[in-house]
Amino acid sequence: MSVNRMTVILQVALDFVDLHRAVKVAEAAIEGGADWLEIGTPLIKSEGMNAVRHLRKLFPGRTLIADMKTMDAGRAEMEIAAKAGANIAVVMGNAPVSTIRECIQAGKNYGIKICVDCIDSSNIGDYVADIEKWGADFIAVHTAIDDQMYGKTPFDTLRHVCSKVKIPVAVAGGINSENVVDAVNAGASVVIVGGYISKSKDVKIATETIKNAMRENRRVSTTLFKRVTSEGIRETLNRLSTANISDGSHRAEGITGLYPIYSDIKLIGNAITVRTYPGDWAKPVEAIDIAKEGDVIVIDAGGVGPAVWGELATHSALQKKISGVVINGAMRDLAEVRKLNFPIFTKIAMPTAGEPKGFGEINIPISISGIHINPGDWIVGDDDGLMVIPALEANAWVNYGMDCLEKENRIREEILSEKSSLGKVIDVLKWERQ
Ligand SMILES: O=C([C@H](O)CO)[C@H](O)[C@H](O)COP(=O)(O)O
Repeated sequence: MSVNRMTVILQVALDFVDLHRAVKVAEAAIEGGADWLEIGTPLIKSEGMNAVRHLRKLFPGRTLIADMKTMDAGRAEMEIAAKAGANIAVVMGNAPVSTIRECIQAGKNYGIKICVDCIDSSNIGDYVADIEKWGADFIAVHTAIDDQMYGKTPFDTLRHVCSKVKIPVAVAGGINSENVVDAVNAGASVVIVGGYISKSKDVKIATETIKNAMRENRRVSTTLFKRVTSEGIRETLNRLSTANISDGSHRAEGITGLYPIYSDIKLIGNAITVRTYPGDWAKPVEAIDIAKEGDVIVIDAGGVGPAVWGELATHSALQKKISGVVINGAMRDLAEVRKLNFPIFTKIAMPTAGEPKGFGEINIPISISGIHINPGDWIVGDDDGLMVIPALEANAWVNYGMDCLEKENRIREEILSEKSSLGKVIDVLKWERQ
């Protein structure tokens, strides 16, 4: 278990809630070159210390880390981890000083090493020198999964901490094959990788890829397992379904009662909102001239006819490279519009048009089926329906959606490769409320 700054250890975090899934990933990760195995906090909370005992039996000689995330009662928790078979146990850097010191002392008594995890490291500063002085074996610089969703990364703090202490520094938080070199170059001795390996379709290949990237000090590009800032939102939304977005945002509801005019539809863009009155198509048509390339015109016409949109408006929208239209009201010329392959969601189709009177407003907050839409909000539509993503929270919605997509990819792979079922893979009976 010795660590120096020349050899960088790859620690694979088994962040599962089911032991049988964690074991499969552990086996494949070891085949792919993982050095250490971490029994992740979700696994410990779900399966208890039996997870550590079980992995100890399966991997007798392997360094196992119990990610206890201890905040109090340090002595007792370190004893539990040691006796279950862990080689290293984790106490939080923002636990009371007394708890950290108790863990370090207990670690010495029970023969395990102690890692102090500075998960919210914004103000750790000189504190890490104290942690080192107290006798910790490792310090971990860690960007929480929830913070990753808002675009945070651990690398700046890692560089700072590595310059302050001599003990080995571990790093965790969104490490993938593209940015693992940043961790190595910033001075990490242990690289902790969770999602990139545990959610990948092929765990062995993912482990080999990241190991090679570390060894050869190069970036291997990946489209999954990385989080966007405002720049990559549209591109990432292209890969997400409305179901992923809803799942990622605590099962947020989308607009209901509006339907796509053809199947296999995909609509993405920022909302130009329009409020008009039944059949008054002046503001919808004016909105086309206001919209920019990639926008979505969202029209609230009160949910009734006559039509406020048709073929000629569609040709105009295509000229402006507008992404699509959402109509809480009626449209017409469906056959022609379908041929143009222009994404529209509408409540009603009817032959009768209204006329341009000019009532209503453009770019004001509107509400359709109880869902609020502000100008600039992201609108995403597919065959399942329409989701509205508040512009100011777009990063987090998209990143949590990606996390759901990645988890589903892994579950699908397990169902197919093991000829299994969803119920078996996720052990659904266990999750029925007791
Ligand atoms: O420790 C972890 C987290 O707090 C959940 O328990 C993760 O293992 C760690 O963040 C690594 O996971 P990724 O960020 O998915 O690589």
